[in-house]
Amino acid sequence: MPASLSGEFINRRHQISYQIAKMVAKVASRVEILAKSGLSEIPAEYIRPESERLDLGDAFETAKKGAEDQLGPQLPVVDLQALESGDEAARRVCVEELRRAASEWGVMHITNHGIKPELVERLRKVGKEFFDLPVEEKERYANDQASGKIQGYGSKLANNASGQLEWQDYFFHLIFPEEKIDVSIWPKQPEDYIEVTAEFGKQLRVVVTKLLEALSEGLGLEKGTLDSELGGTKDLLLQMKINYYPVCPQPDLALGVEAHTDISALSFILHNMVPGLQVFYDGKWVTAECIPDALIVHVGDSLEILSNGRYKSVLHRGLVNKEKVRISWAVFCEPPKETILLRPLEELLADGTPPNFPPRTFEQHIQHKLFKKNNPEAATPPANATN
Ligand SMILES: O=C(O)CCC(=O)C(=O)O
Ligand SMILES: [Fe+2]
Repeated sequence: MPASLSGEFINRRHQISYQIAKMVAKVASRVEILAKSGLSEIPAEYIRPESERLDLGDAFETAKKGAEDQLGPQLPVVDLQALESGDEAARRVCVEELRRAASEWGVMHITNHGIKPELVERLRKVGKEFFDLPVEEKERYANDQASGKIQGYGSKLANNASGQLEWQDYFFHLIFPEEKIDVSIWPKQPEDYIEVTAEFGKQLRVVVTKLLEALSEGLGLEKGTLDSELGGTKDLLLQMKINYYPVCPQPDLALGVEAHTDISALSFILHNMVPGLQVFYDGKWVTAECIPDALIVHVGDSLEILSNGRYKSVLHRGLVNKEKVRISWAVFCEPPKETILLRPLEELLADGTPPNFPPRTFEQHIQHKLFKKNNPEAATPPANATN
């Protein structure tokens, strides 16, 4: 490398490491503390850039407007009862509904998923009771993202140079498979947190199998294909993030979660019946309805890649509001980081269809996405790559 170029390279490297150090050093304070301090104006880091603010607002107002606007599109609702009813014709209709929802929207509500409402209610209760603890108590479980300890209690650190933050604190931990979970870092209060959450993880894994079978069938694949391509019972991980969104004095300026697609294969969302989730459909943000006993399912990037884009990874975001704390339980189904190569499945290319995504491990996909976010102008995708 010529001296001038290598000098520039080193300089640039220094700039980048300086920025990273700045980001890492900036330990985000808990949003709950800010919210409870009674401030009437939110700090600058939480104010979204002008381009994102046009259609922000109080989640309750937005949900009310959506409900009045009967003509507006609503997320599909798919009843899973027929998958196990023994009625083959009804089962096929359900598979087709799932295929359509995953292809057109990349998101849906599912009902009759098989997890008893009592267990879902208990999960909501133990998560809320944990977040009801004083912040000092929750700090005992604080994660340390800088040293790679990602599980635990946290708030978003800025991962871009502008230092933008989200109006949210969270608790993140693995809930399945059982052999890989580490309950020593899970909340010890309330006492039944571990029992209830571990049971939910087990039961949700059954739902994941069911959905991946139907979605495999929807692509014309053997029913076990997607599950095994994602690691199967041993290696597919279920990671739970309890998102805690305090009330916000200026919901028209902030976001609980900024617009993103999930890196997972599927994500499940359950919430405390406070609106906030919006999905991008047909050029507009649509606020998800709160449907009792339903789970929301997102298609994430990993499934979009395996399906060569036939299933869509949905763009979504979270609004906040002035009235009520919102809590959501997001469970991400993720392949192992290094051992599986995510790429469009061969069976889907057999007719000469070109691959829309280059092969990448899950970790490489995460790094690529981060790089693209921080260098929008530098990320020239390879031929055929749309993601
Ligand atoms: O709170 C929600 O409804 C969505 C959360 C979310 O998108 C996420 O945690 O990735
Ligand atoms: Fe998400």
